[in-house]
Amino acid sequence: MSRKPLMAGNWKMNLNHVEAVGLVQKLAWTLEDKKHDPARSEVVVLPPFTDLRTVQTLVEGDRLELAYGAQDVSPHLSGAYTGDISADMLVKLGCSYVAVGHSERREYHHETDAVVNAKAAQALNRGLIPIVCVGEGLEVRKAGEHVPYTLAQVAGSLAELTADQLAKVVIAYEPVWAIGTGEVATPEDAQEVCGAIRGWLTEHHGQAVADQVRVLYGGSVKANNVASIMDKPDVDGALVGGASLNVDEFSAIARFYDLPSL
Ligand SMILES: O=C(CO)COP(=O)(O)O
Repeated sequence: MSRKPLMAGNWKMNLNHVEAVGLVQKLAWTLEDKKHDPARSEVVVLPPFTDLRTVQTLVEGDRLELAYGAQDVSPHLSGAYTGDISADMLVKLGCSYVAVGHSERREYHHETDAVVNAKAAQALNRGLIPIVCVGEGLEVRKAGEHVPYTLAQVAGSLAELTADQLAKVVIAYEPVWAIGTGEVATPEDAQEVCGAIRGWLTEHHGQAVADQVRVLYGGSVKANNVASIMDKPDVDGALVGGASLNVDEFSAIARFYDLPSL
């Protein structure tokens, strides 16, 4: 069993184009300068769609050790879907990842598990790795229902995938009450749900699949709290919002799995 940890920055709808270019360049430069070891962990950024072509030019042109992706994808292959962006379009832009089912899309765009499932399937069918986001709101957490609630989201969002596809998926556990609030889940909270997700995968899809799926934690991850959460056995990385917009914060998070410099 060897899962390569993944540190992903979800920029959401932030930064203008010039700032986006600057952030990618500074991030890549900092990782190189600090000798980030890509064999130990993968670093990914998820900029807005409108930045992707330029990010591609920078990453390919300068051979940067940085993977990137989009924050959403159409559940459809192509055709009359005004405003949608297809998986093929993202592949052409050099994307390797795409977030699907982020709680902000579930809430503001009424995305159901079935829609998230269709998006994940579309991504996988065209060669993208979906980062499937799940997680409970505050009411569910207060009622102590966070594990069954999140597992039901996992089941619904991955329902139509084959075992081969499932093994490639990344799942991000992002409790809604911890997103953008500064209220980070405790390492034990993160492990409880990430461990339950892996248990669910083992039960329904077997050990081999469960051992390969990377389960991330997201919600107010910062440079000063990343260590205690990543320390947990079923947490394989982080999905970072606010802190991914700051090069010092995010490069410190992204370098967590590197060996301490001598
Ligand atoms: O939603 C998130 C990442 O997708 C988390 O956002 P914050 O890190 O800003 O809490």
